[in-house]
Amino acid sequence: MIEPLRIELVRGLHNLRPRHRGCALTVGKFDGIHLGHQVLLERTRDEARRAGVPAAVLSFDPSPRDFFHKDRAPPRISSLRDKLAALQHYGIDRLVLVRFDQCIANIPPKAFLEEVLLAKLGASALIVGDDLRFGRNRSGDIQYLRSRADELGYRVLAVDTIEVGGERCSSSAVREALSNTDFPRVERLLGRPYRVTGRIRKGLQLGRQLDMPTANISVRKRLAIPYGVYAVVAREGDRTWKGVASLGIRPTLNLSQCLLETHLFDTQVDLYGRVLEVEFRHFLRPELKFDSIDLLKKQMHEDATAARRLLDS
Ligand SMILES: Cc1cc2nc3c(=O)[nH]c(=O)nc-3n(C[C@H](O)[C@H](O)[C@H](O)COP(=O)(O)O)c2cc1C
Ligand SMILES: Nc1ncnc2c1ncn2[C@@H]1O[C@H](COP(=O)(O)OP(=O)(O)O)[C@@H](O)[C@H]1O
Repeated sequence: MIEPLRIELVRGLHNLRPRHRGCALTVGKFDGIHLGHQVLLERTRDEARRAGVPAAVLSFDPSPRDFFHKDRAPPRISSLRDKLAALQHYGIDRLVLVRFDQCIANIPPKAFLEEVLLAKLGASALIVGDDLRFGRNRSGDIQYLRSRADELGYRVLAVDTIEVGGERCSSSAVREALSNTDFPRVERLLGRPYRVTGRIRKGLQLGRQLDMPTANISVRKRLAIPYGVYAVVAREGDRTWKGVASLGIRPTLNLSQCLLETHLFDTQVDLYGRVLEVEFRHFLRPELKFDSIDLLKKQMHEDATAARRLLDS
Protein backbone atom coordinates (compact mmCIF):
# COMPACT_ATOMS: atom_id res chain seq x y z
CA MET A 1 0.00 0.00 0.00
CA ILE A 2 1.21 3.52 -0.75
CA GLU A 3 1.63 5.58 2.41
CA PRO A 4 -0.22 8.90 2.23
CA LEU A 5 1.85 12.04 1.68
CA ARG A 6 2.31 13.95 4.96
CA ILE A 7 1.85 17.68 4.47
CA GLU A 8 3.14 20.29 6.92
CA LEU A 9 2.03 23.87 6.34
CA VAL A 10 4.42 26.28 8.02
CA ARG A 11 3.95 29.98 8.60
CA GLY A 12 7.32 31.42 9.62
CA LEU A 13 10.36 29.20 10.13
CA HIS A 14 10.19 29.61 13.92
CA ASN A 15 7.10 27.37 13.73
CA LEU A 16 9.11 24.58 12.17
CA ARG A 17 9.97 22.20 15.01
CA PRO A 18 13.31 20.37 14.79
CA ARG A 19 11.85 16.90 15.25
CA HIS A 20 12.95 14.88 12.27
CA ARG A 21 16.10 12.85 12.15
CA GLY A 22 17.34 11.99 8.71
CA CYS A 23 15.57 12.54 5.41
CA ALA A 24 16.44 12.75 1.73
CA LEU A 25 15.39 16.28 0.86
CA THR A 26 14.85 18.16 -2.37
CA VAL A 27 13.88 21.82 -2.64
CA GLY A 28 11.74 23.54 -5.24
CA LYS A 29 8.42 24.88 -6.40
CA PHE A 30 7.53 21.76 -8.41
CA ASP A 31 4.86 23.52 -10.46
CA GLY A 32 3.80 21.30 -13.35
CA ILE A 33 6.25 18.47 -12.50
CA HIS A 34 8.16 18.41 -15.81
CA LEU A 35 10.79 15.80 -16.71
CA GLY A 36 13.50 17.64 -14.73
CA HIS A 37 11.32 17.60 -11.60
CA GLN A 38 10.55 13.92 -12.13
CA VAL A 39 14.26 13.03 -12.10
CA LEU A 40 14.77 15.04 -8.88
CA LEU A 41 11.82 13.34 -7.18
CA GLU A 42 12.89 9.86 -8.28
CA ARG A 43 16.45 10.43 -7.06
CA THR A 44 15.07 11.71 -3.75
CA ARG A 45 12.84 8.67 -3.34
CA ASP A 46 15.65 6.25 -4.28
CA GLU A 47 18.13 7.86 -1.90
CA ALA A 48 15.51 7.80 0.88
CA ARG A 49 14.76 4.10 0.37
CA ARG A 50 18.50 3.30 0.22
CA ALA A 51 19.17 5.11 3.50
CA GLY A 52 15.95 4.00 5.21
CA VAL A 53 14.73 7.57 5.81
CA PRO A 54 11.68 9.52 4.55
CA ALA A 55 11.71 11.25 1.15
CA ALA A 56 10.94 14.93 1.69
CA VAL A 57 10.23 18.03 -0.41
CA LEU A 58 10.69 21.59 0.81
CA SER A 59 8.52 24.00 -1.16
CA PHE A 60 7.60 27.62 -0.72
CA ASP A 61 4.19 29.15 -1.28
CA PRO A 62 4.20 31.82 -2.53
CA SER A 63 7.43 30.91 -4.28
CA PRO A 64 10.35 33.34 -3.77
CA ARG A 65 9.74 34.57 -7.30
CA ASP A 66 6.05 35.26 -6.65
CA PHE A 67 6.99 36.98 -3.42
CA PHE A 68 9.51 39.38 -4.99
CA HIS A 69 7.47 40.11 -8.13
CA LYS A 70 3.93 40.12 -6.74
CA ASP A 71 2.34 41.90 -9.69
CA ARG A 72 4.33 39.93 -12.24
CA ALA A 73 3.89 36.52 -10.66
CA PRO A 74 3.87 33.96 -13.48
CA PRO A 75 0.66 31.98 -14.00
CA ARG A 76 0.54 28.44 -12.64
CA ILE A 77 1.00 25.29 -14.64
CA SER A 78 -0.90 23.12 -12.20
CA SER A 79 -3.00 23.42 -9.10
CA LEU A 80 -1.88 22.42 -5.61
CA ARG A 81 -4.11 19.34 -5.98
CA ASP A 82 -2.11 18.21 -9.04
CA LYS A 83 1.19 18.90 -7.32
CA LEU A 84 0.24 16.83 -4.28
CA ALA A 85 -0.96 13.95 -6.48
CA ALA A 86 2.34 14.01 -8.41
CA LEU A 87 4.50 14.08 -5.25
CA GLN A 88 2.59 11.10 -3.93
CA HIS A 89 2.94 9.33 -7.27
CA TYR A 90 6.73 9.71 -7.19
CA GLY A 91 6.97 8.22 -3.71
CA ILE A 92 7.51 11.37 -1.66
CA ASP A 93 6.58 10.85 2.00
CA ARG A 94 6.61 14.35 3.35
CA LEU A 95 5.98 17.86 1.94
CA VAL A 96 6.98 20.86 4.01
CA LEU A 97 5.18 23.84 2.51
CA VAL A 98 6.56 27.07 3.96
CA ARG A 99 4.99 30.47 3.51
CA PHE A 100 7.81 32.53 1.99
CA ASP A 101 8.34 35.95 3.58
CA GLN A 102 10.96 38.69 3.97
CA CYS A 103 12.39 37.04 7.05
CA ILE A 104 13.14 33.84 5.12
CA ALA A 105 14.49 35.87 2.20
CA ASN A 106 17.03 37.46 4.57
CA ILE A 107 18.57 34.21 5.84
CA PRO A 108 22.19 33.88 4.64
CA PRO A 109 23.11 30.58 2.89
CA LYS A 110 25.15 29.37 5.90
CA ALA A 111 22.19 29.72 8.31
CA PHE A 112 19.74 28.37 5.73
CA LEU A 113 21.85 25.23 5.36
CA GLU A 114 22.74 24.73 9.02
CA GLU A 115 19.55 25.85 10.73
CA VAL A 116 16.79 25.15 8.21
CA LEU A 117 17.90 22.25 6.02
CA LEU A 118 19.93 20.35 8.63
CA ALA A 119 18.75 21.29 12.14
CA LYS A 120 15.04 21.81 11.46
CA LEU A 121 14.35 19.57 8.48
CA GLY A 122 16.93 16.98 9.47
CA ALA A 123 18.28 16.46 5.95
CA SER A 124 20.85 13.67 5.68
CA ALA A 125 20.97 13.97 1.87
CA LEU A 126 20.22 16.96 -0.36
CA ILE A 127 19.07 16.22 -3.90
CA VAL A 128 19.38 19.37 -5.97
CA GLY A 129 19.46 20.62 -9.54
CA ASP A 130 22.81 21.97 -10.73
CA ASP A 131 21.33 25.47 -11.00
CA LEU A 132 19.98 25.68 -7.41
CA ARG A 133 20.33 29.07 -5.69
CA PHE A 134 19.28 29.70 -2.09
CA GLY A 135 19.69 32.10 0.82
CA ARG A 136 19.95 35.88 0.88
CA ASN A 137 20.45 37.37 -2.60
CA ARG A 138 20.39 33.81 -3.95
CA SER A 139 24.04 33.60 -3.00
CA GLY A 140 24.13 29.92 -1.93
CA ASP A 141 24.73 27.29 -4.61
CA ILE A 142 25.60 23.65 -5.10
CA GLN A 143 29.35 24.31 -4.70
CA TYR A 144 28.66 25.73 -1.28
CA LEU A 145 26.53 22.70 -0.31
CA ARG A 146 29.31 20.38 -1.49
CA SER A 147 32.00 22.31 0.40
CA ARG A 148 30.28 21.75 3.75
CA ALA A 149 29.06 18.18 3.23
CA ASP A 150 31.91 16.24 4.93
CA GLU A 151 32.19 18.56 7.88
CA LEU A 152 28.43 18.61 8.55
CA GLY A 153 27.77 14.99 7.56
CA TYR A 154 25.25 14.99 4.71
CA ARG A 155 25.31 13.82 1.10
CA VAL A 156 24.79 16.01 -1.95
CA LEU A 157 23.30 14.42 -5.06
CA ALA A 158 23.35 16.72 -8.08
CA VAL A 159 20.90 16.33 -10.94
CA ASP A 160 22.07 17.77 -14.24
CA THR A 161 19.76 19.88 -16.32
CA ILE A 162 17.42 17.65 -18.31
CA GLU A 163 17.00 18.46 -22.00
CA VAL A 164 14.43 17.20 -24.48
CA GLY A 165 14.72 17.88 -28.19
CA GLY A 166 17.60 20.28 -27.54
CA GLU A 167 15.52 22.30 -25.08
CA ARG A 168 16.19 22.68 -21.35
CA CYS A 169 13.24 21.41 -19.27
CA SER A 170 12.01 24.23 -17.09
CA SER A 171 8.76 25.57 -15.73
CA SER A 172 9.14 28.71 -17.84
CA ALA A 173 9.47 26.61 -21.00
CA VAL A 174 6.29 24.73 -20.04
CA ARG A 175 4.48 28.01 -19.34
CA GLU A 176 5.58 29.44 -22.68
CA ALA A 177 4.48 26.31 -24.55
CA LEU A 178 1.11 26.38 -22.74
CA SER A 179 0.58 30.06 -23.50
CA ASN A 180 1.11 29.21 -27.21
CA THR A 181 -1.15 26.13 -26.84
CA ASP A 182 1.75 24.18 -28.36
CA PHE A 183 0.64 20.80 -26.97
CA PRO A 184 3.33 18.67 -28.67
CA ARG A 185 6.00 20.82 -26.97
CA VAL A 186 4.15 20.77 -23.63
CA GLU A 187 3.95 17.00 -23.85
CA ARG A 188 7.68 16.67 -24.63
CA LEU A 189 8.59 18.81 -21.60
CA LEU A 190 6.16 17.13 -19.19
CA GLY A 191 6.65 13.61 -20.53
CA ARG A 192 2.84 13.30 -20.55
CA PRO A 193 -0.18 15.29 -21.80
CA TYR A 194 -1.22 18.45 -19.96
CA ARG A 195 -4.05 17.76 -17.53
CA VAL A 196 -6.12 19.77 -15.07
CA THR A 197 -8.03 17.96 -12.35
CA GLY A 198 -10.67 19.25 -10.00
CA ARG A 199 -13.89 18.53 -8.18
CA ILE A 200 -17.11 19.02 -10.16
CA ARG A 201 -19.27 21.83 -8.77
CA LYS A 202 -22.85 22.88 -9.39
CA GLY A 203 -23.08 25.79 -11.83
CA LEU A 204 -25.96 27.93 -13.11
CA GLN A 205 -27.69 24.85 -14.58
CA LEU A 206 -27.75 26.71 -17.90
CA GLY A 207 -25.72 24.12 -19.80
CA ARG A 208 -28.64 21.76 -20.11
CA GLN A 209 -30.82 24.56 -21.50
CA LEU A 210 -28.14 25.13 -24.14
CA ASP A 211 -28.35 21.37 -24.92
CA MET A 212 -24.81 21.06 -23.68
CA PRO A 213 -24.38 20.14 -20.00
CA THR A 214 -20.91 20.97 -18.76
CA ALA A 215 -19.08 19.55 -15.74
CA ASN A 216 -17.51 22.57 -14.00
CA ILE A 217 -14.18 22.78 -12.22
CA SER A 218 -13.40 26.05 -10.50
CA VAL A 219 -9.93 27.40 -11.36
CA ARG A 220 -8.73 29.63 -8.54
CA LYS A 221 -5.22 30.58 -9.70
CA ARG A 222 -4.53 31.95 -13.15
CA LEU A 223 -3.23 29.15 -15.36
CA ALA A 224 -0.56 29.48 -18.07
CA ILE A 225 -2.97 28.07 -20.66
CA PRO A 226 -5.11 30.82 -22.27
CA TYR A 227 -8.87 31.17 -21.96
CA GLY A 228 -10.46 29.36 -24.88
CA VAL A 229 -12.11 26.24 -26.20
CA TYR A 230 -10.30 22.90 -26.42
CA ALA A 231 -10.79 19.34 -27.64
CA VAL A 232 -10.20 17.16 -24.57
CA VAL A 233 -10.25 13.66 -23.16
CA ALA A 234 -11.71 13.45 -19.64
CA ARG A 235 -11.48 10.74 -16.99
CA GLU A 236 -13.28 9.95 -13.77
CA GLY A 237 -12.12 6.78 -12.01
CA ASP A 238 -11.78 4.22 -14.79
CA ARG A 239 -14.25 5.94 -17.13
CA THR A 240 -12.95 7.95 -20.12
CA TRP A 241 -14.82 10.26 -22.47
CA LYS A 242 -13.97 12.54 -25.39
CA GLY A 243 -15.30 16.03 -25.08
CA VAL A 244 -15.07 19.76 -25.62
CA ALA A 245 -14.03 22.15 -22.85
CA SER A 246 -14.15 25.86 -22.30
CA LEU A 247 -11.68 27.55 -19.96
CA GLY A 248 -12.58 31.10 -19.02
CA ILE A 249 -14.85 33.58 -17.34
CA ARG A 250 -17.89 33.42 -19.69
CA PRO A 251 -17.97 37.08 -20.81
CA THR A 252 -21.22 36.52 -22.74
CA LEU A 253 -22.98 36.04 -19.39
CA ASN A 254 -20.99 38.89 -17.81
CA LEU A 255 -19.42 36.50 -15.33
CA SER A 256 -15.91 36.78 -13.93
CA GLN A 257 -15.10 33.60 -12.00
CA CYS A 258 -12.76 31.32 -13.94
CA LEU A 259 -14.10 27.84 -14.70
CA LEU A 260 -13.04 24.86 -16.73
CA GLU A 261 -16.30 23.53 -18.19
CA THR A 262 -16.29 20.20 -19.96
CA HIS A 263 -19.03 18.71 -22.08
CA LEU A 264 -18.60 14.94 -22.44
CA PHE A 265 -19.72 13.40 -25.73
CA ASP A 266 -22.39 10.70 -25.97
CA THR A 267 -23.10 10.29 -22.28
CA GLN A 268 -25.35 11.31 -19.44
CA VAL A 269 -23.66 11.06 -16.06
CA ASP A 270 -24.02 12.72 -12.71
CA LEU A 271 -20.54 14.02 -11.86
CA TYR A 272 -21.34 16.46 -9.04
CA GLY A 273 -18.80 16.02 -6.26
CA ARG A 274 -16.52 13.76 -8.32
CA VAL A 275 -12.93 14.53 -9.32
CA LEU A 276 -12.58 14.87 -13.09
CA GLU A 277 -9.25 14.89 -14.94
CA VAL A 278 -9.29 16.89 -18.16
CA GLU A 279 -6.54 16.24 -20.69
CA PHE A 280 -5.96 19.01 -23.24
CA ARG A 281 -5.45 17.75 -26.81
CA HIS A 282 -6.19 20.58 -29.31
CA PHE A 283 -6.87 24.30 -29.17
CA LEU A 284 -9.99 25.35 -31.08
CA ARG A 285 -10.45 29.10 -30.51
CA PRO A 286 -10.11 31.86 -27.90
CA GLU A 287 -13.00 32.65 -25.55
CA LEU A 288 -15.33 35.31 -27.03
CA LYS A 289 -18.12 37.60 -25.89
CA PHE A 290 -21.20 36.88 -28.01
CA ASP A 291 -24.04 39.34 -28.63
CA SER A 292 -26.66 36.79 -27.67
CA ILE A 293 -27.03 33.44 -25.96
CA ASP A 294 -28.34 32.01 -29.25
CA LEU A 295 -25.11 32.92 -31.04
CA LEU A 296 -23.08 31.41 -28.19
CA LYS A 297 -25.19 28.24 -28.32
CA LYS A 298 -24.67 27.94 -32.11
CA GLN A 299 -20.91 28.38 -31.70
CA MET A 300 -20.74 25.84 -28.85
CA HIS A 301 -22.31 23.19 -31.10
CA GLU A 302 -19.87 24.03 -33.89
CA ASP A 303 -17.04 23.70 -31.35
CA ALA A 304 -18.31 20.27 -30.36
CA THR A 305 -18.36 19.14 -34.00
CA ALA A 306 -14.83 20.46 -34.56
CA ALA A 307 -13.54 18.77 -31.38
CA ARG A 308 -15.08 15.44 -32.39
CA ARG A 309 -13.45 15.62 -35.79
CA LEU A 310 -10.00 16.38 -34.30
CA LEU A 311 -10.26 13.69 -31.63
CA ASP A 312 -11.47 11.04 -34.10
CA SER A 313 -8.81 11.78 -36.70
C1 LIG B 1 -17.70 24.40 -26.06
C2 LIG B 1 -18.00 25.60 -25.21
C3 LIG B 1 -17.60 26.86 -25.65
C4 LIG B 1 -17.87 28.00 -24.90
N1 LIG B 1 -17.47 29.23 -25.36
C5 LIG B 1 -17.80 30.35 -24.67
C6 LIG B 1 -17.41 31.64 -25.15
O1 LIG B 1 -16.71 31.78 -26.16
N2 LIG B 1 -17.81 32.73 -24.44
C7 LIG B 1 -18.56 32.61 -23.31
O2 LIG B 1 -18.91 33.64 -22.75
N3 LIG B 1 -18.89 31.41 -22.78
C8 LIG B 1 -18.52 30.28 -23.44
N4 LIG B 1 -18.87 29.04 -22.94
C9 LIG B 1 -19.47 28.94 -21.59
C10 LIG B 1 -20.99 28.93 -21.61
O3 LIG B 1 -21.37 30.26 -21.40
C11 LIG B 1 -21.43 28.02 -20.44
O4 LIG B 1 -21.09 26.70 -20.73
C12 LIG B 1 -22.89 28.10 -20.17
O5 LIG B 1 -23.09 29.37 -19.67
C13 LIG B 1 -23.35 27.04 -19.16
O6 LIG B 1 -22.98 27.40 -17.84
P1 LIG B 1 -23.28 26.43 -16.60
O7 LIG B 1 -22.45 25.16 -16.78
O8 LIG B 1 -22.86 27.21 -15.40
O9 LIG B 1 -24.74 26.10 -16.59
C14 LIG B 1 -18.58 27.88 -23.66
C15 LIG B 1 -18.94 26.62 -23.21
C16 LIG B 1 -18.67 25.48 -23.94
C17 LIG B 1 -19.08 24.14 -23.42
N1 LIG C 1 -22.50 14.70 -21.18
C1 LIG C 1 -22.28 15.40 -20.07
N2 LIG C 1 -21.21 16.22 -19.96
C2 LIG C 1 -21.01 16.93 -18.85
N3 LIG C 1 -21.80 16.88 -17.76
C3 LIG C 1 -22.88 16.08 -17.80
C4 LIG C 1 -23.17 15.31 -18.94
N4 LIG C 1 -24.30 14.62 -18.71
C5 LIG C 1 -24.70 14.93 -17.49
N5 LIG C 1 -23.87 15.78 -16.89
C6 LIG C 1 -24.06 16.31 -15.51
O1 LIG C 1 -24.69 17.57 -15.65
C7 LIG C 1 -23.94 18.60 -15.01
C8 LIG C 1 -23.87 19.82 -15.89
O2 LIG C 1 -25.14 20.32 -16.22
P1 LIG C 1 -25.36 21.89 -16.38
O3 LIG C 1 -26.77 22.12 -16.80
O4 LIG C 1 -24.29 22.45 -17.25
O5 LIG C 1 -25.27 22.32 -14.88
P2 LIG C 1 -24.17 23.14 -14.07
O6 LIG C 1 -24.47 24.54 -14.37
O7 LIG C 1 -24.42 22.75 -12.64
O8 LIG C 1 -22.82 22.69 -14.56
C9 LIG C 1 -22.53 18.02 -14.80
O9 LIG C 1 -21.89 18.49 -13.65
C10 LIG C 1 -22.80 16.53 -14.72
O10 LIG C 1 -23.02 16.15 -13.38
